[in-house]
Amino acid sequence: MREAAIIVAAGRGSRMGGGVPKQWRALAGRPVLAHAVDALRAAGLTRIVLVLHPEDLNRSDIPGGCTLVATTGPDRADSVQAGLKALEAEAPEHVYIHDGARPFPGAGMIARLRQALQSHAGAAPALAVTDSLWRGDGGLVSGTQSREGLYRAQTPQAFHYRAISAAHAAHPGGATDDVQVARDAGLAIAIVDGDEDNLKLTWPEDFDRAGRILKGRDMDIRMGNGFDVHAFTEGDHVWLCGVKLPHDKALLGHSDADVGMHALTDAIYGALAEGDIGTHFPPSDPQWKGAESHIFLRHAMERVAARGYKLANCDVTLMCERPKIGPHQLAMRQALAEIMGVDVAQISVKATTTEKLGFTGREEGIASQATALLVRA
Ligand SMILES: Nc1ccn([C@@H]2O[C@H](COP(=O)(O)OP(=O)(O)OP(=O)(O)O)[C@@H](O)[C@H]2O)c(=O)n1
Ligand SMILES: C[C@](O)(CO)[C@H](O)COP(=O)(O)O
Repeated sequence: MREAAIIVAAGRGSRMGGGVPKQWRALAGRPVLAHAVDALRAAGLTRIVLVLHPEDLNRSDIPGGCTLVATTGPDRADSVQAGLKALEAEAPEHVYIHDGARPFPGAGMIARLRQALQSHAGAAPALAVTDSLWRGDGGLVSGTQSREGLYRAQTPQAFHYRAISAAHAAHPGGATDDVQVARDAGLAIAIVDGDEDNLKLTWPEDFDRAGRILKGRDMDIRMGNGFDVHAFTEGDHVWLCGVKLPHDKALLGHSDADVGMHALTDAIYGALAEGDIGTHFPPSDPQWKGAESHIFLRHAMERVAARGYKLANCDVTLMCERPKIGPHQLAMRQALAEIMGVDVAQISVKATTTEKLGFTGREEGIASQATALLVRA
């Protein structure tokens, strides 16, 4: 499925005040916008367009790996349109439009949006209003309003790309969000459950709340380890951590026998307490014979997002005398990062010999162990 995200972050934060626009202010040492980018990536949205104010284009803390678009349009809708236009050539199937001022869009919520887009032109997260609603005038309650059927809208709001592009192009302006634009074009938009933590930083006190949310998350971590062994057989190459290395032997296995990727995948399943590769892809099932191991790793990462977590970091150790791993370490980290949709800095691959001892020392096979740390997304 081809999907992309647009994060609008060109606002000036007049209600927040304080000089620096809120999306650039630090939360736990990193700009608010960096948290938003990370959260979308953790949910599998790796193609991201950032819409920025031209004054911010030279900042050193712009999150990497995103397409940058500048706009001076005064309204949020101008920024959204600039982002949609930047995706015109590739025309993704689905687009997720998110506020840069919302640092915590949860992976579970994005999974719900993805599901809803299978049967709707658009879907958006929202929370039912639970407080009583009043109208006020001059400090006095001047009336009441039924809360029946009322929702607080959040982002990302997700749409079929062509439908929302056409809706924005035809819209006269004045909409506060993209659901309004879509509805004005006659599109039916599904409501999915939003998330209380997915707050929009609007007023100064919102930063205190965001800080409290982050503090609570620090404790929600899960750790897993994985171990795997594959024996050598006749052949001319091995697959290790997603990289094909020429060798005078091959590794024997039901799949492509990528022992490093298997240990890592099991570490992730372990962190979730969801069994191991065999639980999800039984070796007795012929459809997995010769399967490429990235299928398993991608599935494990999908489970991470579906459970509302993201990868903090992982560490893989390969145990073999040969092939020599050192020259390929970076390529392996890059290959794993690409498959997992995370930054290469979150992945470590290292190797050791066993001093010619044991089955790895006798070059009968390769062993690998891995550790993975997950944190609440
Ligand atoms: N011309 C604009 C206005 C808003 N936004 C973005 O839209 C999101 C939601 O808007 P809001 O919270 O209103 O942000 P600001 O416009 O920055 O705030 P204020 O209205 O207080 O000035 C923010 O990520 C903001 O950066 C944008 O990209 N372009
Ligand atoms: C898009 C939005 O965040 C949905 O709740 C909201 O409408 C943005 O409003 P703002 O006036 O730009 O703060």
